[in-house]
Parts: sequence; C-alpha cells; structure tokens
Amino acid sequence: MKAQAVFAGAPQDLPAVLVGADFSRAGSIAHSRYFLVSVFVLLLVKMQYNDKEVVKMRRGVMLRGAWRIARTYWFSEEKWSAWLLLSSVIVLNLVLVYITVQLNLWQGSFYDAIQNFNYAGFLKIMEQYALLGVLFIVVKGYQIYVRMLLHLRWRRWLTERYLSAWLKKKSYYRLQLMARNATDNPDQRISEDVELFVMLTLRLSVDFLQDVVTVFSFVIILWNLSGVFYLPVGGQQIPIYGYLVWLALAYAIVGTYWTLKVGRPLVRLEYDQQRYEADFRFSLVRVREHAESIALYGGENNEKKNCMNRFNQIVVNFMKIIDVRKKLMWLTTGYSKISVIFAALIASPLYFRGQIHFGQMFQIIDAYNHVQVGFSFIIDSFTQLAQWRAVINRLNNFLTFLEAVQTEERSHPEVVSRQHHTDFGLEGVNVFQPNGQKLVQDLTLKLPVGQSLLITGPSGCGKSTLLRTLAGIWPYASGRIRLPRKARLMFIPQKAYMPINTLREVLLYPGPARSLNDADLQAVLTACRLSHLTGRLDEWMDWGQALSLGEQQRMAFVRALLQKPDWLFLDEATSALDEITEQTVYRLAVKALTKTTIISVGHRRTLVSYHQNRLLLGGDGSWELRTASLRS
Ligand SMILES: Nc1ncnc2c1ncn2[C@@H]1O[C@H](COP(=O)(O)OP(=O)(O)OP(=O)(O)O)[C@@H](O)[C@H]1O
Repeated sequence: MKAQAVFAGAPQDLPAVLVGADFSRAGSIAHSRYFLVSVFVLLLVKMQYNDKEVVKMRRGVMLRGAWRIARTYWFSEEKWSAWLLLSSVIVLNLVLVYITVQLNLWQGSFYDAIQNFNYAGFLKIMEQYALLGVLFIVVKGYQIYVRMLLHLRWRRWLTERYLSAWLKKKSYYRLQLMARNATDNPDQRISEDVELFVMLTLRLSVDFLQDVVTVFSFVIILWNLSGVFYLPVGGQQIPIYGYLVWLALAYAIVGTYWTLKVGRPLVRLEYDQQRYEADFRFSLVRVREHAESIALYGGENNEKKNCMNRFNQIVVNFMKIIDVRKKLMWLTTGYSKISVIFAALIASPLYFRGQIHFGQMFQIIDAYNHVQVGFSFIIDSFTQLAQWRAVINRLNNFLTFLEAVQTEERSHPEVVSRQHHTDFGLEGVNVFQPNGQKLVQDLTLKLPVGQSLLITGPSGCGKSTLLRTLAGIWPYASGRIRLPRKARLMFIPQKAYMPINTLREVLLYPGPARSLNDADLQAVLTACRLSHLTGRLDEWMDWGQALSLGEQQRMAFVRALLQKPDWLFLDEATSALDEITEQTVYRLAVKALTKTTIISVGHRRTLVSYHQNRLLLGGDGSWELRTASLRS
C-alpha cells in the first residue's frame, strides 16, 4: 500500500502541503517540483503571448501604466490602512485555501469510515466537518468583507483624485476645448473606469494569487496520491511518478487550449459592447438635455432613428457574443462533466490494484475538480487582462491630458496675472480661435476702478472669447492681462448656471459670500422683478428648466447684487430681457454696486448708456476704444 504510506505521511497543514513534505519518496522529486512550477509558469506565459487580442499594449507599458494609477493610493496618506487591508485579504485567502485542502483530506477519511463501517470514526469526522465548515463560513465572510472594504476605499480615493484633477484649474472646461476627441466622456472615466480598474486590479492580483495557490495545493495532493504507476512496456515496468498530475495537467491544457481558441473573440466583443452601451446611453442623455429644443423642432423621429442606430450596434454585437457564448458553454459544460468521469477513470487503476482507499479515490476526484476550477479562473484572467489594459489606457490618457492642460496654463503665466494694481489693464493681448485665426490683435487698454466698459461688435467677432480670456479659461491667447490682486471677480454668461437645488442655494451659488437672511434675499428678488419667487426659497427643483431665460438672467443679477463683486463681467446677460427690465436691473446694479466696475458684452444700443467706455471689435483682429455717453 505505497500510496497509503504516502498519505499517512501527507502534510497536515498548508505550508507542509506547499513545500511538498512527502516528496522524499523519490530522490529526484524535489527537481520535479521545480519542473512542475516551470511547466505551469511557461504555460501561463505562453497562453498570454499567444493571445494577440489580449496583448496589444506592450507588457511593460501596461504594467507601468497600471503602476502610475495605482501607486498614488498605495503611498498616500491612507497607505497604512490600505496595506493592512491588503495583507488581511491575502492571509484570509490563504486560510481559505488551507481549509479547502483540509476538507479534501477530510473527504478521504469520510469515505473510508463509511467503507469500513466505522461508526465511531464516522461521528468523529462529522465533528471535524462541523468545525471546518464553521471556520470556512466565518473566514469567507470576513474575507469578502475586508476585500470589499479595500475595494471601496481604493475606489473612493481614486475617484476623489480624478474628480479633483478634473475640476482643478478649470480643466473640465479646457479639456473639452483642447482634447475633445482624445478624452470623450470624462464622466465614464471617473465613474465606470475607476471602478473597473480597482475591481480588475484586485481580481488579477489578489484573486489570481489565491487561484494559483489553490491549483498548486491540489496538484501537490494529486502528486502525493499518485504513488508510482508502473507502465508495462515491452515486458518491462516503467515507473511513472505523479502520473495523476501529468494527466490532470494534460487534460487542463487541452481544455484551456480549446477554451481560449473558442472564447478569444469574446475579448474584442465584450470591449465593443461596453463602448456601444456608453454611446447609446449618451444619445439618450442628449435627448433629455435638449428636450425642449427637440420638442419644439419636432425632432422625435430623428432622435429615435439616431438612438435606435446606436442600439442596433448593441444588438448586432450581442448576437455575436451569444454565438460565441453558446459554443463556449457547450465546450465548458462538456469539459467539466467529462472531467468527473476522467478523474475517476485515471484514479481507478490505483484503486483496483489496492494502492489507494475508497476515500482516497474521492479525494482524487475532488482535488482534480479543484485543479480544473482553478485553471478556469486563471483562464478568465486572460480575457480580463484585455479589459484591464483598455481601462489602464483610458485612465492614463485622461491623466495625461489633464496634466497637459494644467501645464499649458503654467506655460502662459503672462496672459492673466494678479498684481498689486487697483486698475485693470491689457497689454498687447492677442486672442485666437482654436484653429489659430486671430480674433483680437494687440489689444492694449487700461481701465481704472469704477470706469465701466461695454464691448460690442458683430456676431462672431470674439466678444465672448475676449471675456473668457479675461476670466483665464481661454487658452488660445497671448499678451499680458493685469487684474487687481485682491479684487473679487464675477463672470455672468448669457445663460447662467442654475444647479438643481433649493432656490436659496441657487441664489447663493457658488457659495454664500455673506450670511444673508430671508428678508435680504426677498428684497433683492423683488428689486429684480422676481417678487413671485420670494415665497419659494426652500423649494428644491431644476430651476434651469423651470424658469424662463429672462427670469434666469434676473436671478444672475440677484446673485451679483448679493455677492457684491469688485469687478463684474456680463456676457449678454440681459439679452432675454425687455428694455424696461434691462434698464431696471442695470440701474439697480450701478446704484447698489457703487464699488463694482462693470464690463459688459452686448449688442443692444441701450447698453451704451450704462457704460463710460466702449470697445468695438472688428472680428479681423482690429479694435477701437471710445468714450461713451453715460445715462443715469
Ligand atoms: N470652443 C470653440 N471652439 C471652436 N471655435 C470657437 C469656440 N468658441 C468660439 N469659437 C469661435 O470663435 C469665434 C468668436 O466666438 P465668440 O463666441 O467669442 O463670438 P461673439 O462675438 O461673442 O459672438 P455672438 O455675438 O454671436 O455671441 C466664433 O467664430 C466661434 O465660432
């Protein structure tokens, strides 16, 4: 009973299993262990290299990219908790593998007790099972908990990092201008891609490690149970060590080869599916965003056609996925069903020769099953590698572009600078379109505090773009703009942003400059002809949808009157108002904001009377500064 002897000396705990405590049977078996490791590693590497779909990005580049995204967290202020959680997950994973191995050993004793009618032994091993079962459940619960905690904390940290980088220095706006094609859907990157990166990184490192350790542990159990198989060849008995392992590996390699061959198209198809789903979602969001215009144009049919075109891409691609999955299902189901028979078949010579017990026979089938399952997890990792690579690519591109726009700003420090002057001055300012076409050439002017300015000119001549340049968000400009250092600036566009919030918060956006009571807010609302809103301060809604454009423009004036900036820039901020209301709000602004210098952009002649200076832009770069007649 050679195999029994082997089993009697078989390792009782995981480390022993892993170091192969019972390999002393054959002098050269220590080498076989290394050989086994090498075969396994070679197999993995080869599978990885063979899959051209998976490995398009060079491995070094991919790993460096992953490290660039990951390292910030692992060396951040949260590093201690992160490493502690990671070590806990790894330890708990190893404990789970250890319990699974013990359960395999338990199976042997269980079937032996049944076969030998050993009731006392049977009851004893039932106790062992209860103990192992409880231990497994408790450890599994904690393992899932700690792993998910690590996942969540890492994701939260990364999301905050990407969100801060995106919102820093107006990058969200400039990114749109400068890298529109390269970084589409930043929302997808910050929500989906960050989540995918964390999930896949943990899957491909921590879980992968667990799968590999599981496969190794059970390969070693199989080796221990194999004993020596003597193959009769030409009247001679050739000894084969660990023959169960070789057969299990051969079976796994054949299965792996076919799974990869049949499943390979899934890599590209799943990747495309994700993209098509995002496109479809985006087209629906656009309908929601532009609901009013589409309704007024009656563009429902066009929108339906557009949305359905995108959805059809999903359908066509999904049909291909179904087809591949069907074939894969046949293959994997057949493969796993046959594996039980196969395991029993290859173990049977040992059993019928009396080399192993009944219980050991089941142990072999169980170990064999674990090797197959472990292998299939490892195979899964290869398809996930492609997804991981795509996510790393997208997140790194996003980071690179964010860094580029932020550095770009630093490379033109002379465009907008805050100085100790009280005046506002422009020296040799040039403003361009993104295609390089000049809108304003060599603009030089000085505006003392309190001297209002109106910028006018034909449509498309660059008035709003000049204002964007003054606000420091337009990157296509050169020259020198001096702004008073401590002055508070406020820019109001034609359609002011109305966050979805209570009316009070909307009025105080982007933050309360001073503490204001309801009476103050109501007084300013009434002065701006919005008395019908005074009782709705705590109402929460999408005010951008609920209010007319004219009402929104008056709301923007309320904001300015409440916040009392030193410099107020108005870009066609009264374009939707009738002349009487325009007069009311401008007069109010001039009267209430005595320390505020107003710079407006507009077409209306009526605006001239509220400004002391007028800048006329020609659209071809030319400009002219005039003094306007002021009306009180
Ligand atoms: N983000 C952008 N990308 C490409 N071109 C732009 C962009 N923003 C502005 N432009 C172009 O720059 C030019 C000036 O635009 P701008 O909005 O400053 O004109 P404007 O004088 O304010 O026009 P209007 O009086 O019609 O509001 C236009 O030809 C416009 O197409």
